[in-house]
Amino acid sequence: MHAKIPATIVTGFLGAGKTTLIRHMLENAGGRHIALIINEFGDLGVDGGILKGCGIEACSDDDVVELSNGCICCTVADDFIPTMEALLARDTPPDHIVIETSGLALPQPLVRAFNWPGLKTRVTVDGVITVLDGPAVAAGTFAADVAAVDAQRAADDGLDHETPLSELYADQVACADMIVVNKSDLLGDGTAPLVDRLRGEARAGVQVVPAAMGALPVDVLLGRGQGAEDDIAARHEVHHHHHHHDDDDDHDDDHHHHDHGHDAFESFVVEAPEVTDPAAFAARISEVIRRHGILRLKGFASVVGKPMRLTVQAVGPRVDHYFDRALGGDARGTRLVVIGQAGLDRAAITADLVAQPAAA
Ligand SMILES: Nc1nc2c(ncn2[C@@H]2O[C@H](COP(=O)(O)OP(=O)(O)OP(=O)(O)O)[C@@H](O)[C@H]2O)c(=O)[nH]1
Repeated sequence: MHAKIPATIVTGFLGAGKTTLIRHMLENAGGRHIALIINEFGDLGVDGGILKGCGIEACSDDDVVELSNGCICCTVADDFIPTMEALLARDTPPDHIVIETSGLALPQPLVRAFNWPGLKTRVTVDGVITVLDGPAVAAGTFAADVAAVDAQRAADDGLDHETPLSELYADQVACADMIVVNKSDLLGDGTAPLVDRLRGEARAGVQVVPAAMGALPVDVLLGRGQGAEDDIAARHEVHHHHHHHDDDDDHDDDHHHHDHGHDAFESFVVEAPEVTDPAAFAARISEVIRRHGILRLKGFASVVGKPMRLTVQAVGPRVDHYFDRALGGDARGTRLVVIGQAGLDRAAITADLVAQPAAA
């Protein structure tokens, strides 16, 4: 029998740097043929748009599969398993499979899927890599807001869980074989204490490493041989305490579908005319994000008179923008996906984003 094909799961909250880490990995793949499965929240295909056509030899466009029907943890049977089976059925299957979950996905159902009969004998989870936004974790962004949780509990006796953010964070960390404390460039001296703290909190044997722009040696990321699917009980799902910690590996994830945190988040796409001044546009986006409490915003735009595609990436109020490639056949204009906690004022956000200052 052939050796099982290793699959690495890259998880972590919205904007933590998963795509950036994967891109660095592909650029340094050292001859490995890697297939990518990308799952994104918000239907603009930004991550795929960034990773596809990046001209990296390790991974051709055919090797990038986008799963866009919601979060991968909820569509395991419908989307993920058939996609894996199709990859495995190829004439030349990849050497390694890398799966980027959406920032809102719970990794446990995905790991568990590797125990399904059609996959179990052919692939194994080489490792779960959880990418953390170091500055956000240090700032306590994911810590349960005690007052808010208490208010929520008071409002609904049936709820016995943390905030959606802290649940996701806890689940993503609990599932990790390796925790990447990313954006160390922004964290500076705060990096080492955070790494130490997380080492203290992690399961035994979990590696905690700092990184900037996800730049880690490929040999550290791939080839861990963890076999995470055999070890699911250790990767305790922390949320939904009222489920009595049933780690019975019964493949029945339905109870997670209905009431886990996804409903607490929403995304929508804003279309706008071409950008006149990229710097002013980025400043406006930052302001809109602050005003409306947007968690994540990303997309592509064209700039009046310019042939290149402008990529816009915002995590919290920090906005990156850069020209990454020729527009080619892409329509001119601006398309952005906006992600936040449910209840975003879509009309106001759209109006604020579309209203650009007149060209200088
Ligand atoms: N300063 C700094 N910026 C980073 C670092 N890593 C990623 N970024 C930036 O953070 C933004 C989000 O990075 P992505 O790699 O797209 O994050 P992601 O986790 O794939 O995001 P989602 O798929 O939306 O969940 C981009 O603008 C990156 O350039 C880092 O280490 N330092």
